[in-house]
Amino acid sequence: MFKLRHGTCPRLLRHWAEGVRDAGKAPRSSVQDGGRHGGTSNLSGTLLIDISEQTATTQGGMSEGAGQQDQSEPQRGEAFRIETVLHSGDQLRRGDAGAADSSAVDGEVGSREQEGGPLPAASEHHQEQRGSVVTLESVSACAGDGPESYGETSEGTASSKLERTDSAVHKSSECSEPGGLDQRQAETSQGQEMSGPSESSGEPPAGGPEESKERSRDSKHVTAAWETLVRWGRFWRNLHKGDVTDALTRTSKICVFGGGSFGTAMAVMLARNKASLDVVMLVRDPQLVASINSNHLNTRYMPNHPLPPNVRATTDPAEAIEGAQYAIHAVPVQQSAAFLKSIALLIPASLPIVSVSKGLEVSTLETMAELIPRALGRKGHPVAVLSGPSFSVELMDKKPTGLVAASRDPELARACQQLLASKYLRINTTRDVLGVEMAGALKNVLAIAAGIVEGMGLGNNCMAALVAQGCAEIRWLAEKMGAKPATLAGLSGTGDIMLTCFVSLSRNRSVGVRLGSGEKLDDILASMSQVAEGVATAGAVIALARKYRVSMPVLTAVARILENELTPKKAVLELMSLPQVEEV
Ligand SMILES: NC(=O)C1=CN([C@@H]2O[C@H](COP(=O)(O)OP(=O)(O)OC[C@H]3O[C@@H](n4cnc5c(N)ncnc54)[C@H](O)[C@@H]3O)[C@@H](O)[C@H]2O)C=CC1
Ligand SMILES: O=C(CO)COP(=O)(O)O
Repeated sequence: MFKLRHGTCPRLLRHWAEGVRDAGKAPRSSVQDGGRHGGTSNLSGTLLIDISEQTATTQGGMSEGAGQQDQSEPQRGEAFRIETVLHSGDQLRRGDAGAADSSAVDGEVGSREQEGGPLPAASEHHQEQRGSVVTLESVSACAGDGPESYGETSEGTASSKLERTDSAVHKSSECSEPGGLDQRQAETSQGQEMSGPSESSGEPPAGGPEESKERSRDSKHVTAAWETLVRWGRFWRNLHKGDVTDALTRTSKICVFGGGSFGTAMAVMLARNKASLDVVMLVRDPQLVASINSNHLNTRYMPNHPLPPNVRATTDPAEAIEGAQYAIHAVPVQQSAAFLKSIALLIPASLPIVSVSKGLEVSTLETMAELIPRALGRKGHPVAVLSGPSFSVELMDKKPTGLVAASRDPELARACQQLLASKYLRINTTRDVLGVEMAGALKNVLAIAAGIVEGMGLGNNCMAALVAQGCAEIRWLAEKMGAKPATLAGLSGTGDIMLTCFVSLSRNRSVGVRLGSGEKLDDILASMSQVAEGVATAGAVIALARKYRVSMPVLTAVARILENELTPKKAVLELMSLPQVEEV
């Protein structure tokens, strides 16, 4: 059964429909709507599509009411059913940012992931549409897993599920997960409304048989919700099995600009996904080239992690770029324009560049997605950015990580997913390039502030307040520039802010810690062998804040400390003396 309402995931619907059509498998559970909304099909006793609330979202260029079914007459038949779903999907798809794919690759030789692996990564559009309620029994059925796997077999059970879902839909206007995960919450609140809290209703005290019954019902819902998610993942992977459009399948060479820690990590992610992929790092130091090619070690930036044999290095840009189908750009932001200009003639207009660099160019206030085409002298050059909470060393150690690939071209964002995603690396996609880039750039400046608080020993309350304030400042500026709130709340925003502000592996945070302990910036930078992008970006942020007339007390304080115009102590005193204001 599908319960469609505002923002139901369009791709899921489309894939579901394609799955039914292609596999010739019909959903098994038979349920009937009470006819409340008219948009009900009792189809061969197998499927209900309730599109009662399927008013299309206004996001992504969709109009209210798009994809709504004729409410007058229930219609019958398999063809109608599929058409309805396809129609809905097509209408909704206009706002789709490109899809989730389960193209996770099993560590070796590009072998596709088997059952039981991670859930598919999502598109940003998909994430935004978490308001949807899609009960995925139909997906299970479509994927060949019957509802019996949920421990519920009868049609009667399916019907009762429908009723429960209905109540959830009408109770909860904001479901947050696919599969109706908020159903339990809605039911719980409904139960409370009906019977009230035990104290006033005279119900048995906590720990009694009623509570134990409730606990067991809760646990059943949790299990069902979890299994629904797992089936959703399997369903998705099945649909994409043998997908010949997979970017990884059709790619034989990728070059990586920059042989630092993150360039190396990206080269390794790609090389691990496909043993026959030629991954060529373009670096400046011949000794590093020799070490990578002979010993499979990046002795300078990643000395404890052997590189796969299909990672090689060169100092020759022509050798690196020739025949490459994608380029990963991992050169520090302030050096990027000069670097790209120096190799611009070698870069074909069709070579997509995926930037992982996080920062703003000080002289132009540009993000990387703006800088790259300008430096190449080619407006419209294909660009994507990859960002999110990701220390290179943890990727090398195969620690589970989530990133977001942003591009105006959804196919390119999807290609990033397909090339890099693995069992330990999930990659969402989005079209909100600006949001991802602004979040990635500004979090580095905030991380310096967090480090300062740490270095000064100001305590946890202060740290939390500072980071919360910093998040708000990032949001104020980025949204004013056009970023989407969902992006700022996602992996590249909140996710990376948490990682960089709270974890001592961060170089930006480390700069802050040392500033907070009284060291001079010049000494700190002189002792570092890697880039801390927030140091340069801080000035650019403040210039942008002025341009967009946004007040950013914390980030401005960081910029002033870095310019040696304010001591950390004075900055804290000034910030604490600012007027107490209403929270915005
Ligand atoms: N290390 C990490 O965990 C992450 C880093 N990033 C971002 O990736 C970018 C690169 O970071 P890392 O690799 O960690 O930095 P890094 O400092 O380890 O390495 C920088 C690399 O760029 C090269 N480089 C510097 N100036 C150059 C120039 N003028 N021309 C050509 N190459 C030049 C260096 O030789 C080095 O190979 C930064 O913007 C960083 O914010 C993003 C995510 C995570
Ligand atoms: O961007 C990063 C993690 O997501 C790396 O942060 P640092 O550059 O501060 O080390």
